[in-house]
Amino acid sequence: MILPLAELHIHLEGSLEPETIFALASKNGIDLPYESVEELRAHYEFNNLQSFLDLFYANMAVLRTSEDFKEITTAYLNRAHASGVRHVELFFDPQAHIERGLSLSEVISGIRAGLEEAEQRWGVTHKLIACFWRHAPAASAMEILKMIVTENHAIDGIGLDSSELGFPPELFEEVFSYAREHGLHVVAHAGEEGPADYIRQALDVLKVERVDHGIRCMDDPELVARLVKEQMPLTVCPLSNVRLRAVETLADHPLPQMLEAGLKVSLHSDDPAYFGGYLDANISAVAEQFSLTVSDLATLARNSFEGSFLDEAARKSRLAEVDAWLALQLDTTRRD
Ligand code: HPA
Ligand SMILES: [Zn+2]
Repeated sequence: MILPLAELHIHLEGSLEPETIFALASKNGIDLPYESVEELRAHYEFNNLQSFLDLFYANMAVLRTSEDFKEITTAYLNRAHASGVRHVELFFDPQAHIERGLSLSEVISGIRAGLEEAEQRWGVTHKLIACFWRHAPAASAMEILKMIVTENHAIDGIGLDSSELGFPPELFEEVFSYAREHGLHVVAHAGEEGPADYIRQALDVLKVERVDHGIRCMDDPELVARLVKEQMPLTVCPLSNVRLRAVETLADHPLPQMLEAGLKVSLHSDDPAYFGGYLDANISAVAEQFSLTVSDLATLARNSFEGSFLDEAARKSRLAEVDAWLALQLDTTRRD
């Protein structure tokens, strides 16, 4: 039995593998500035968040049709299912695709078709979260959000992503309040590269239900105490943090201290095609680096379902699957 998990921090466009970028470019008649997959892959060395985002936004320009979105959603879910994912809350960047002339309906219908097929095939449940760019004006996010609400697009929540430094969450107060008033879930990237104060703003101004990354909270003991008290879910992405140099090496990652402090941490893959692995790779890397026990892994898995937007009944049944996994591991260890 594989450890059952909820993947709560995955950007669909970040699952676009180099081979798929080439295949879609060829299908859609787009010239890439690289001769080969290897040449493209050679650019996957990042100094910080921005150096990654520049390549990430350029590569996603190969997505041109609703079918493209369905194809990459299906490819991601095939891979995710194999790594134990039982529930996914998928991010996508509507502004990137609308800017290229696609309609919201084309993008969302393609993604939804892939999500629904995976649910029928494997029972992998899902939510879909539209992430707004913090480097773009809040008015652009608001315009799209209003379109989502008035045209009744199948979106479960909104998030906030892209360049963090210099773009504090408070710029998006009105956008988030409109989303909450219209029954959408709200999450935001905060404290990946940005300071602990951005996490505080995400809580106090945006009133988020979950913080994406959040690792910089460790600079601020008072904030840690509050996050523990509120049991605020933090979606931590270890391989992303290493590749974007938010931490120097995996050994320097604050995960053990975060768990020790009682923070509600779960592990996620962020942009798996860029950062060296899917959810299973993230989990094995930290399990090995920090000698995590099966109980630690069960806690991380439980936190992933507890931090999700699944309803009570579904969450309970997933938590029972985690308990069954742990019982099996402990039983096997005892018999060895
Ligand atoms: O790690 C990230 N941070 C901000 N924006 C993003 N968009 C994709 N991945 C990321
Ligand atoms: Zn992210």
